[in-house]
Amino acid sequence: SYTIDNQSVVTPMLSQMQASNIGQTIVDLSAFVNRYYTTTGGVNGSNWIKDKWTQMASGKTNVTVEQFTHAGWPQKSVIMTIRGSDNASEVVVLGGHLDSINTAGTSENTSAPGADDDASGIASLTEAIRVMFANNYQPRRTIKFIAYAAEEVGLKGSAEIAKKFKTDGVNVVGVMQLDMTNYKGSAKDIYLFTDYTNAAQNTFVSNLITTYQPSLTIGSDSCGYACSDHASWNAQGYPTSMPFETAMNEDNPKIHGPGDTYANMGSQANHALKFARLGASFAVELGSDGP
Ligand SMILES: N[C@H](Cc1ccc(I)cc1)C(=O)NO
Ligand SMILES: [Zn+2]
Ligand SMILES: [Zn+2]
Repeated sequence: SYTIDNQSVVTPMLSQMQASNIGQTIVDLSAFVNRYYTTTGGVNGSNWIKDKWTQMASGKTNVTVEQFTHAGWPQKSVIMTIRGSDNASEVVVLGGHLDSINTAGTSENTSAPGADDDASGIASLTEAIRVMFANNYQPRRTIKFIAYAAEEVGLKGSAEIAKKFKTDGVNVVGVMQLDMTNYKGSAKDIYLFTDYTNAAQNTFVSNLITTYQPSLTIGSDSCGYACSDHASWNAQGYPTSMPFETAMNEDNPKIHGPGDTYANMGSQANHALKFARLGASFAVELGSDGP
């Protein structure tokens, strides 16, 4: 159910979240020359996230971090699983993609920093993970954080993962995608996309924002095509939401090229912090529901 009733857990977490932490992760991830799905940088970027999330999980007996090996290319996806206590069969998924692309042609040494697209989403998720662990949060449902490989080349990583979850009969109760969270290009703060998503869950997400971040303004828009990994989950019949950084026609003009850098976003992560907080509230409110 989409009841919002965990304020005592969520509110302290949100106040502990810091834009500076998000910014550091964006800097670290966008330092690889590129994270294209077939290059050394692409493989190293995946390993960097796996190592970071593994370090963050150290000492947590209910947490595992694994890499998902894809059939047709070398870049692996990264999956962190926080096992639920008494409702572990129901799964909440939050994701972003770890790959980047330079549409002028991505080879070993082509620059594709992907700071906004999508280091910002990975960084937002990572800050949510940090505060959930710092507060020793134990969900009743299982929560999975996923950094997808090969999104830019046709949502390939998430398509393979979502299909496997469906084949294995995993009961995913909700999916949130964070793809581009740090470029404030529009008047409103968070735009909820209506296509390839679930309307009821989008209402819940909107209520999360008004409850936990009441000063933020909410917009609505549509991509018009399968514009990120939420579409892979939607295709398998799972409920998804895609909170996006801008309105459709005002998206970051620097993406998919050498100019998608942290510096070109003002070397600050204040916009991404809103999405990190939304991710944490989504994870805790859905993750705390019993059977
Ligand atoms: N196409 C998406 C980004 C994207 C998503 C929505 C809109 I509107 C504009 C741009 C992408 O490149 N994801 O990696
Ligand atoms: Zn993206
Ligand atoms: Zn992209």
